[in-house]
Formats: sequence, C-alpha cells, structure tokens
Amino acid sequence: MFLCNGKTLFAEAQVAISELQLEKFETFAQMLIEKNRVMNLTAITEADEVTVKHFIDSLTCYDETFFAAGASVLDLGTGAGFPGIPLAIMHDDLKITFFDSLQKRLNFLRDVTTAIGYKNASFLHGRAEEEAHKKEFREFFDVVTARAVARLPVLAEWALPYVKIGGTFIALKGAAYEEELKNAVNALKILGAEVESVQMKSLPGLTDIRAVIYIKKVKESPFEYPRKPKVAAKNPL
Ligand SMILES: C[S@@+](CC[C@H](N)C(=O)[O-])C[C@H]1O[C@@H](n2cnc3c(N)ncnc32)[C@H](O)[C@@H]1O
Repeated sequence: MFLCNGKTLFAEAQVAISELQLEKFETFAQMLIEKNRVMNLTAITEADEVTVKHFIDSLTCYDETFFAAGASVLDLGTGAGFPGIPLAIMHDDLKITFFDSLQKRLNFLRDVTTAIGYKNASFLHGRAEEEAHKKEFREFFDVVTARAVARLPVLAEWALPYVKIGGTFIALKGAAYEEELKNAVNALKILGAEVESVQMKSLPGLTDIRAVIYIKKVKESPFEYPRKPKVAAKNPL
C-alpha cells in the first residue's frame, strides 16, 4: 500500500471517506507515481504529501451549495487531474469534463477514470481561450474549477465564458489570493460575474494559506471573451 497514512490524513482533514474511495485514491496515487517516471505530471511524489497537497487540497473546493447532484463540471487546466479526479472519486454523480491543452495528460486521465470506474468523465483537448467560442461549450457548465492554472484576472477571462448563468466558477488559490481578487475586480464585472464567497481552508500539518474563491455568473459574458491566446496574460482586463 502506497498511501499508508491515507485514512488518518483524510480523518484529520474531516473528510468522511469509505474503504472503496480510499482504494480508488490508492489506485490513482500508484498510477500517478508510475506515470510520473516517464511524463511530467507532478513534483510531489511522497505519499503523505500527495494525499494532503493534491487529494485533500483538491477536495477543499467541494461545497454542496455549489455542486448540485449530477452537476456538469469543467476542470480547466486539469493537468494530472486536480481537482477533477478527487472530486470524481468522492462525488461520482458529477459529470466532469477534464480539460487541458496537453493531450498526453488527458490520455493518462482516461486510464485513471477507467481504473477507478468513474463513468461520467468527458475529455476536452484544447486551449481555454479557443474552446469557449464553440457553441457546445459556451455557458454550458454548472461549475468550472481551476487550480494552479493562471492568475485570477487571466483565469476569469478563460473560465467564465464556460459557466452558465447562475453557475459558479471556483478558483483554488494560495497566499496571493487577496491581491489576485483585487486585480480581478474589473475582469469579473466585464465578464458578468460576482464574488459569492471566499473560504479559507487549512490542510493537515501545513500552515500555508489556502483560499477557495466562489464566483457566481450573473449575466452573459460578451462574445469577444476570451480573447486570443496570450492576450489576457499580456494585457489582463
Ligand atoms: C500547473 S498545471 C496545474 C494542473 C492541476 N490543475 C493541478 O492543480 O495540479 C496547469 C495545467 O493547465 C494547463 N493549461 C495551461 N494553460 C492552458 C490553456 N490556456 N488552456 C488549457 N489548459 C491550459 C497545462 O497544460 C497544465 O496541465
């Protein structure tokens, strides 16, 4: 068993988890470590750190107020599957689309979802700035999640066009969250969104600041957003 302290760490984080869900995290962790030998997926490879900094951290974004049963979720810039795979393990009714610009990472996630028996997965390969202009994805998702993808003013422009009116964009952020929020005020206004709440989170054994920002989509995002690749980063709203 790779995650030998898994049960204790989830309990410390007050995450109620079944034996089956623990087994699925074990499967995912083993696949992640194995694949990481040949593909750049994560710098975190020690078992307790994987549990805390990837699995438990990902789950901090789950709040049932924002995730209705069976909700459609887009995990933008999912990488090695964070927060998407932990959400799929704990809430397998959610319909999660794993979205990344790197196909290899999506291939890995396809194998993971098969191994853990998660049947509600979809995979989207492309750039956030481009796929949002396709009719089938625009304002389609109940929830969009993103962890460690871009600064909030840029991320808001990439993510909010995918969120349906009344839906939520959830950004998992670190210590710079206040500064990012301040800098994103204009972007949120332009894109038709408002900050609903900011929840401070702590992780077992760590003192790092973690903030989960819930942003409500209140009206349509103007069609010109997101702008072409690299524009938002160079010239954020
Ligand atoms: C630093 S990783 C974070 C991965 C994961 N969310 C996590 O928290 O571990 C950022 C991911 O976002 C993807 N990404 C970056 N820019 C993107 C874009 N414009 N559209 C889609 N994916 C993007 C990258 O390929 C990478 O997998």
